[in-house]
Amino acid sequence: MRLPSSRSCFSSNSSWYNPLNAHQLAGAAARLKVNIEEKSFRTSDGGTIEVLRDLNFEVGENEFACVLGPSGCGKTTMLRILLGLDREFRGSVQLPGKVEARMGAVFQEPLLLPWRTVEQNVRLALPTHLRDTSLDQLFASLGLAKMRGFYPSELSLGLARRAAIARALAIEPDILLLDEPFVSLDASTAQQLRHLLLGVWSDRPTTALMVTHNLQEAIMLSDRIVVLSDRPTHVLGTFDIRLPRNYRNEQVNADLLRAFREKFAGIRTEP
Ligand SMILES: Nc1ncnc2c1ncn2[C@@H]1O[C@H](COP(=O)(O)OP(=O)(O)OP(=O)(O)O)[C@@H](O)[C@H]1O
Repeated sequence: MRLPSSRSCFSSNSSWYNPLNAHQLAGAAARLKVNIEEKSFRTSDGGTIEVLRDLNFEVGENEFACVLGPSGCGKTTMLRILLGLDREFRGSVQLPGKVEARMGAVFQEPLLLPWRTVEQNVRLALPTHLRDTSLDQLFASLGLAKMRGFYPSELSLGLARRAAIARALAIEPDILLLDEPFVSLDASTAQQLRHLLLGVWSDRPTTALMVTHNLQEAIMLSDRIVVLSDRPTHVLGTFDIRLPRNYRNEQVNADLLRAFREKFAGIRTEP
């Protein structure tokens, strides 16, 4: 996804409900920097609900970070801000990318156009300079080589999610944002998809930020886990995993899980 008129760095100092006051700053940035001072919503009874307050963290260039936080704490709200879909907040966000951040996004819903084939869905997202690029390697890596000509209605949810991952990565994004892309899948399909995602991401690493409720998933995928509080949401702490993924066997992952639970005692996670 390329955002209209988005820059690699933007800030919003607007009053909450006046996006016209928001302004953007241009700037080269290698890392993702999130400094959201405040994000609130109006409620139907005329009140306000403060969702994010002083939410500050960074993700290094080509790092894979997971965000873990309680239900309803504002993870999707944060992703919408990063995607530029919500400018009504106080604070600033700096995205990776030289001038304009190319953003790949994968949501829980694959959001494929039903009247287009898998390949057409992916090609539609490509920027001009990649229009004629070969997608053979990407489709092969994601196990979609034989499904390029399938329509979304012919795909299982797991295959549709693979197509959504292919679409997000085909654009060679400066940043990849994922919102619980493996929920509602059976355990083995979800695990297979995690491996596929890691495989394609490792072939061409990019800065990635994934929202999840699943601690084991976060430990498997991340370089860093950002742990969020209840609302108004801020960062409780981060858990850095400075270990190459090929060292992360069952025993190592169990040790990491224990270390995480020691550091964040009392935090509810799945599983
Ligand atoms: N457009 C909106 N108007 C009013 N309130 C909203 C709006 N969008 C989100 N909220 C509220 O903001 C809070 C955070 O929502 P959000 O979906 O970002 O949380 P989340 O952490 O992603 O939740 P979950 O873990 O359940 O997916 C919730 O209380 C939600 O009801």
